[in-house]
Amino acid sequence: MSAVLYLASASPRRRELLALLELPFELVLPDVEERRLPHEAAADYVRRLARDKALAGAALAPRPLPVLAGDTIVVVDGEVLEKPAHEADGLAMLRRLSGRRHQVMTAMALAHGGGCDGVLVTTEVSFRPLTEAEMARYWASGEPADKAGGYGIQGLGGRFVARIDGSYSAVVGLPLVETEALLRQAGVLSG
Ligand SMILES: Cc1cn([C@H]2C[C@H](O)[C@@H](COP(=O)(O)OP(=O)(O)OP(=O)(O)O)O2)c(=O)[nH]c1=O
Repeated sequence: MSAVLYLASASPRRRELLALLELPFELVLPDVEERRLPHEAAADYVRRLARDKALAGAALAPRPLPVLAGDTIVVVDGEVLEKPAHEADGLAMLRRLSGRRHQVMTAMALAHGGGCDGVLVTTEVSFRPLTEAEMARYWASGEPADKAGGYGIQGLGGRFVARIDGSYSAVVGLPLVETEALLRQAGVLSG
């Protein structure tokens, strides 16, 4: 079946989650700089990045189809944690999250018909306390390196999650319920 949508994402998780909505899509891979502006609120930042990715994807798309993109950040005490830059950064993030509650914000944006619609989903996640040895072993697994907040709930990091209040798929990178609604509103999905 020919594609009805582009996904502007290099994330294998977003690809797998979008496939669950059972509509044919193709990938575009825009290069968008991810840098928070001074005093930019976390929610504004994650929304802006999703929108920038969708619009940059639309500029690259070979056909005039809607373009979906997303961005995920972790927020603890109002501080934004993105992907860890190196081991010390990753371990510092895990220490911040240990035994605490944090928010995972995932914004999705859909560029279509010359405009861009979006949705922001915030999920509360609580970690049990982690030992230094556990954090070091977890970093060594390689899993944290490409993930916001330095963990993956869908992998070994799931062992740290004592409680989640909200959307599991949003934490992994693409909120299924809200993305389906966004696609339906835009007429990309029907029935
Ligand atoms: C918190 C958390 C994040 N993540 C991932 C989702 C995202 O892929 C990543 C956050 O980085 P993003 O910058 O949102 O996305 P990305 O660079 O991986 O992909 P793209 O911009 O091309 O779409 O962290 C998990 O896989 N599991 C988790 O539990």
